[in-house]
Amino acid sequence: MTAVTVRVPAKVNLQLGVGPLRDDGYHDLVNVFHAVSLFDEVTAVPADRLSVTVEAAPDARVAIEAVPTTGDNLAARAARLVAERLGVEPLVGLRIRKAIPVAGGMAGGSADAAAALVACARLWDDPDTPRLSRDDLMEMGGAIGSDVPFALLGGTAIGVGRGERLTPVPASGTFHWVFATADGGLSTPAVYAECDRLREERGERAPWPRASEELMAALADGDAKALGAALHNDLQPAALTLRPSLRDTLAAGRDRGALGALVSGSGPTCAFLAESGNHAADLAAALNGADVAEQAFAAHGPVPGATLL
Ligand SMILES: C[C@@](CO)(OP(=O)(O)O)[C@H](O)COP(=O)(O)OP(=O)(O)OC[C@H]1O[C@@H](n2ccc(N)nc2=O)[C@H](O)[C@@H]1O
Ligand SMILES: Nc1ncnc2c1ncn2[C@@H]1O[C@H](COP(=O)(O)OP(=O)(O)O)[C@@H](O)[C@H]1O
Repeated sequence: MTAVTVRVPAKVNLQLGVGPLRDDGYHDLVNVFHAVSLFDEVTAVPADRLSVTVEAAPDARVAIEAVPTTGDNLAARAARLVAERLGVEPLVGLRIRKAIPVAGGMAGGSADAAAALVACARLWDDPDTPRLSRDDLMEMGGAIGSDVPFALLGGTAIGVGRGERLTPVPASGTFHWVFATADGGLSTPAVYAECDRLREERGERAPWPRASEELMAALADGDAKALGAALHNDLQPAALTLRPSLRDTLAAGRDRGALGALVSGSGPTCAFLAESGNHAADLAAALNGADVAEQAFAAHGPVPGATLL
């Protein structure tokens, strides 16, 4: 085997219900993930040592300088985990081609970890009688990060626990989105901590999150208008406190006819639901002209999870 390339999607959270802080430092969630057509690619090549290189995909404005090329890279962690489980040395060069914003709330690092799990299993496992099943990869993904299993699965799915215990959600048709990236990322732990701080300041007790029935019905019906109205992110107030300029970004999308607008996960990327592919293209162009985002672009969902090319 010479080189293996895996393509892996970004996500947006259609509902992010954040429950109480657990003793292990994580929050119990109801996390409705939706995979969208913005992809990183990870190529794994046999090598005499583990190494990581990162490059930006053509036309992608991504802060690759903020991505570690050391063993801390989530893709490198994934490669070491696969090697450990198969009892081989992690002798692989990982080349990451990034289009997913870094620290943007679209789970780019988790995507790369998922891609590296699939690529390294393909390199090192026996294709005829694999020792690592799909469930093994999902479990290993959950050990790397809460969002990694979803990047393997793709589609639309609800995650509970830390967000790693997944059940696919039935969804009809295709939804059209616009994503507006920001200059500079937001740290996921800092946004969760700010969410806790705001709740404490307001005397709010963290609710036990429940999946939104309106959201599930909108997905099943393929009803974009109803989906737009049902989008919800409990981390949004925290992201807006840490990055007040996102209020203008969200307002600009709503003013230009978005069916729904929210911060994606821990942010700072903002997501807008459009009526159609044409509406998404127009909305992206309008946001690019409005000086409220680093870059706005259209994408659609749902799309499959990590896929061998
Ligand atoms: C917020 C979300 C929404 O999907 O993603 P992003 O928007 O950042 O991509 C996720 O919950 C992020 O998942 P992920 O980025 O995999 O986080 P992890 O590495 O597992 O955890 C990083 C840190 O986030 C916080 N964390 C994460 C998950 C969770 N259920 N509760 C938490 O409090 C903890 O402080 C943890 O130490
Ligand atoms: N392959 C990777 N791609 C991006 N970031 C990575 C990667 N590996 C480790 N990281 C680290 O993880 C942090 C969060 O990355 P990312 O997954 O892009 O953000 P988010 O959690 O907001 O979706 C980055 O700031 C970076 O330091």
